[in-house]
Amino acid sequence: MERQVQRLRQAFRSGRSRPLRFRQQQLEALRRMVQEREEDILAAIAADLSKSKLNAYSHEVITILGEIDFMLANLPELASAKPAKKNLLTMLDEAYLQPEPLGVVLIIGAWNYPFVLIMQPLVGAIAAGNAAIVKPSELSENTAKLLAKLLPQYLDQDLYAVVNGGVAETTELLKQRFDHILYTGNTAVGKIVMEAAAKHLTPVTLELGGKSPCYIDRDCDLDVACRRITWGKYMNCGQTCIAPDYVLCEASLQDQIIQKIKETVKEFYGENIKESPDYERIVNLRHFKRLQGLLEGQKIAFGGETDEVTRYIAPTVLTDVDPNSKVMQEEIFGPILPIVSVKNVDEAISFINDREKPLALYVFSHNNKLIKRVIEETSSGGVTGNDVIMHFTVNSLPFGGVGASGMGAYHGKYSFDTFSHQRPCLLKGLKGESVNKLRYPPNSQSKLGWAKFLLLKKFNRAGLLTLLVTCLAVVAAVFIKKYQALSRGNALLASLVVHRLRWPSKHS
Ligand SMILES: NC(=O)c1ccc[n+]([C@@H]2O[C@H](COP(=O)([O-])OP(=O)(O)OC[C@H]3O[C@@H](n4cnc5c(N)ncnc54)[C@H](O)[C@@H]3O)[C@@H](O)[C@H]2O)c1
Ligand SMILES: CC(C)=CCC/C(C)=C/CC/C(C)=C/C=O
Repeated sequence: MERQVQRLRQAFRSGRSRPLRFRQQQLEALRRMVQEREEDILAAIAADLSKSKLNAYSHEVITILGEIDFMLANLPELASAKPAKKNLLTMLDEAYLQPEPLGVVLIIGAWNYPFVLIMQPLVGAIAAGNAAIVKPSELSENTAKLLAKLLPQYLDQDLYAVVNGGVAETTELLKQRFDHILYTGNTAVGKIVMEAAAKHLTPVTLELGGKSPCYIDRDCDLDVACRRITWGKYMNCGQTCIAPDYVLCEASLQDQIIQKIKETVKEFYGENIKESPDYERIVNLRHFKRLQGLLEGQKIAFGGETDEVTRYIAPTVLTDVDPNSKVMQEEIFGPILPIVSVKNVDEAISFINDREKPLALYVFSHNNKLIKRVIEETSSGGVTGNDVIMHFTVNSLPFGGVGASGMGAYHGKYSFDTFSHQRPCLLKGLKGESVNKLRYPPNSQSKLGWAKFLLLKKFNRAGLLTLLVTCLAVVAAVFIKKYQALSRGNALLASLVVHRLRWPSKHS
């Protein structure tokens, strides 16, 4: 493992990953991989998650093709130096922010969207000019194996590598020194990753989970709300980090909501859900049993059927759920939707704020003021009003958690930024020492006055005239520099003339 990281570091140090053209070539190669090996990719995802190829394409492949296209279209702008505002002391100099790659980064993915959760961060890491090791989840082994086979065929092998394995391999990997780690998965392992990273002072992006609440207001189109919630809750069999975890609503709405979700389930998946190509299965027996345990003692409004052999759990709604019950204590991550009744929006807000900050928050209402109020008075990684999941698809919005749901964010420009250091650069000339004398010892009241003026723009009435002359001199200097009629030295001479004007001894 150590040698592998060393190999990547050496390749990174050669500078090969930095030129824009190289990054573009790698991203184009990645796009070619997705297009040429589409069938293999869909088959691997389908096998890992009992998913139809159509769903594998729309849940995962589309996102990656969109992300690559975005990066290719925007890379020159993202990677360019951005001019920075200057102060009076540096106005003749060059100040800018230069994005630079961080070095060798580690990307650890989770099993529930096994292709997206490795590839989307990888696109950002390559775009930003880094070398990268990716570690797919061992629970989605078909996708993991395929990535290990395909990525080296398309990408520079000295700069990008795949490490496969479970806890032992990841533990070993985490002992190495990286320049950034982006981890996706559960909170407990997130802490392990952060602890390991701390040993090397490695910054981390943690894409974790949590219980994402969904408040349905009385003033709402319940048909639309329930259709959208049904889609987001039961997609990937509820195994989506930003799935609505539970519904909060007034007790009087409960029966209607149950009825409408039930009808939508039938509309989406037919009479025999087990036969539907659009309904997935629970990833493994451990999670299947965990979910069965969450059903115990609950009032099942509909659904609740399970089949251990195929790890099938029907789309399920629970009613009158006690907020202290197990199903309300942990992220559900399965097709079970508890409805918890609250008196009103105030109680919903308190309910949300009494718990850890979730990864997503959903509010359904005709009343925009109410939506804005819920946003204002709560906190979450992201929000979608009057829909679920969809903020994930907008790549101009950063995607990430806050508090217990994670730290840092990515997607689009934010991926590029996550894997970059915005390096502040100030380039000065070697002339102008007489002005610089202002900051060199020995200090004096007069020098302090100048420093206050130049850096804080503070002056008193007595100094007004001097300042006026200074401004004129500065404008003249800028003018002179811009049109290059005189040399930089001459421009500074103008400042020097002003500096020789007498400055009052006390300044406010
Ligand atoms: N925020 C997001 O973008 C996002 C996306 C998907 C999933 N999630 C969250 O992830 C959770 C589900 O994922 P999971 O954790 O079950 O996935 P997982 O079991 O696939 O684990 C995630 C990664 O951590 C590694 N890992 C596991 N144990 C480890 C250990 N002891 N030390 C080091 N590495 C270890 C695994 O090998 C894997 O690569 C849910 O909470 C979900 O909400 C978040
Ligand atoms: C709107 C469409 C067609 C797809 C959305 C894809 C989707 C649900 C992606 C979720 C990816 C993600 C970060 C999951 C977390 O577990």
